[in-house]
Amino acid sequence: MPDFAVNLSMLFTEVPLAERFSAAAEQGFSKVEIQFPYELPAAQILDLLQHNKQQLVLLNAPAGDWFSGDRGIACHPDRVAEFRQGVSLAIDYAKKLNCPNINILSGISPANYNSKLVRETFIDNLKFCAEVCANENIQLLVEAINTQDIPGFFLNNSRQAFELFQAIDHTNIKLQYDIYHMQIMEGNVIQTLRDNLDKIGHIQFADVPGRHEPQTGELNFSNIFKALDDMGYSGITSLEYNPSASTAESLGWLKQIA
Ligand SMILES: O=C(O)C(=O)[C@H](O)CO
Ligand SMILES: [Mg+2]
Repeated sequence: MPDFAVNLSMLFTEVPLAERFSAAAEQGFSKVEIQFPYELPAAQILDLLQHNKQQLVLLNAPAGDWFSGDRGIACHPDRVAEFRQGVSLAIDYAKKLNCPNINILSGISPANYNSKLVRETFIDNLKFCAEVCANENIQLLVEAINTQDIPGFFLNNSRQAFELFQAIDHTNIKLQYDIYHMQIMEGNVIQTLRDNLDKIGHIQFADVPGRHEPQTGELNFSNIFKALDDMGYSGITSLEYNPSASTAESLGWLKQIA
């Protein structure tokens, strides 16, 4: 059975972020991830983690101004300084919270720049991040996201990520393989995981369509989880879905397969 974590930005949203740690602990989760933890001071999150005997396993670097439409800025040629400042904040949180992974969102390709410059900016930023994270013993991750939910998102499939890894040529970068996004963009989930396990550092999941819990859509999660065990995946597999009912009700599948 995978080593499960739960994403506190998408599950347990019935209560404010500070209350989701204990809500997750009550459901048996000892590992949590937060997309953007910055609304709470790191010291408060540390208290919550310690109080609930939990480990924070993943956070995202700041992704620009989400409410104005940014979905990451790592590929934006005119925002390199802002991006790198955000990475410093992410590292500060990760160190204070003993979080082993930082995820980067490429962002939407900016329309006013040529595609070569956008790609080069992303590569340069990821080289920089891979190195500064390596210096702190933090694994750098980058996530591919489907272009139905975020039209124009620059990094949107696993093959593109693996090509970028060759250009980046650094040992400290891996793909955050989100089964939901990759089922939409390319399918072939189990075979892709099996063929590229050495390049995958973290897995997230939701069913398709709808981005709800397992057993609401087309994916066979029992088979996917068994395949992950069989191929020897030893990383974390995280629930990152919108519960179709309450979060507690949405966990029925987990009790069935655990
Ligand atoms: O949307 C996703 O799948 C993510 O994991 C990102 O963290 C979005 O913030
Ligand atoms: Mg994800």
